[in-house]
Amino acid sequence: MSHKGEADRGPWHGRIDVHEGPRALRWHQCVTTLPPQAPPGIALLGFPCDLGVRRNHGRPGAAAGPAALRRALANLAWHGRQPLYDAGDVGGATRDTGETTLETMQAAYAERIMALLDAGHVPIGLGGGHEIAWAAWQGLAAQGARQRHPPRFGILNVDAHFDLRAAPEGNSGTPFRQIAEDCAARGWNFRYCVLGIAEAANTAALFDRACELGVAFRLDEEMGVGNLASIESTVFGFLAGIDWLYLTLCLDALPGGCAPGVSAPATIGVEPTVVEAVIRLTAASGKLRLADVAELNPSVDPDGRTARLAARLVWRLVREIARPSG
Ligand SMILES: N=CN[C@@H](CCC(=O)O)C(=O)O
Ligand SMILES: [Mn+2]
Ligand SMILES: [Mn+2]
Repeated sequence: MSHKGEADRGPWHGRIDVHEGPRALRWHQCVTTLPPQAPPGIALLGFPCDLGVRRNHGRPGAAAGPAALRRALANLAWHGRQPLYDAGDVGGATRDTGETTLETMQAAYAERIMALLDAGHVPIGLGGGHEIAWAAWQGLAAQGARQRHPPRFGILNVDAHFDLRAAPEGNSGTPFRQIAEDCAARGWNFRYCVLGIAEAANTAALFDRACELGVAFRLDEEMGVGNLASIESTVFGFLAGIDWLYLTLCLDALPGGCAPGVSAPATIGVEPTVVEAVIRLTAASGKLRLADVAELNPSVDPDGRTARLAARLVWRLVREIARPSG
């Protein structure tokens, strides 16, 4: 990683293929700390927070997700052409009291996302619990509202859960209900599509709420490799009705055997190849403005396989955004 000395590269270190020539690059050799006035690129932004997971009675530990993700990304092969920045992690301590709450973390993240979008970057959020989505939306919506004609927003969530819970306070299970309410308050349509819903992990009340809100979804059992053509048409249909896409990948959508390091591992789940296919489609649309990976919990990921899978999905995202056609 440039802009830093050998001793201060944090997680960004790995193998250097000194005998392979100039194209033998890995992420740790290409990522730079985000400088001021940087040309547009992809900006990684960490959300080291599990306060929403805790409030949702889940298994804590996702606050360590961004660090584990960076470590897993560092040694991956670099094929991109555009700049790749590390915009650091957000901290949520308030200036007056020094207190950090879920809401202060979300506000800090939203502010950074808005600034990154404003500078022309494509931010990729490294979670953190899925409370990252309410934070991301606030940044995206603020930026969209500043446009001459506010775009039609769409949220594509790859997740075993709707995360439309009703609760007096926000948590990791409420972000898309919060976004729906925000859209209603702004007079915007709520366009939300979820891929990978586990019927056994969402109550009938949540299916009712999804139905009332006009949410499009596919069950986990409709997300097999054999369903790819029909998955493509769901994604294309959704993309056709929007201008700006927010893609959020909840790692508990993936099979529990591949992604045990989350608060609520999936029993069946969506195969990684299918998630990659969804990423390809969304990146190729040219509508992707913002993405993130949520729920990585290193404390229940002893062999690091969930972090490696999460890194692979971030790698795929960056690889596809980098393609000239994308
Ligand atoms: N972001 C995760 N949301 C899920 C968690 C489920 C669980 O912990 O069992 C939800 O609230 O439904
Ligand atoms: Mn989930
Ligand atoms: Mn989720």
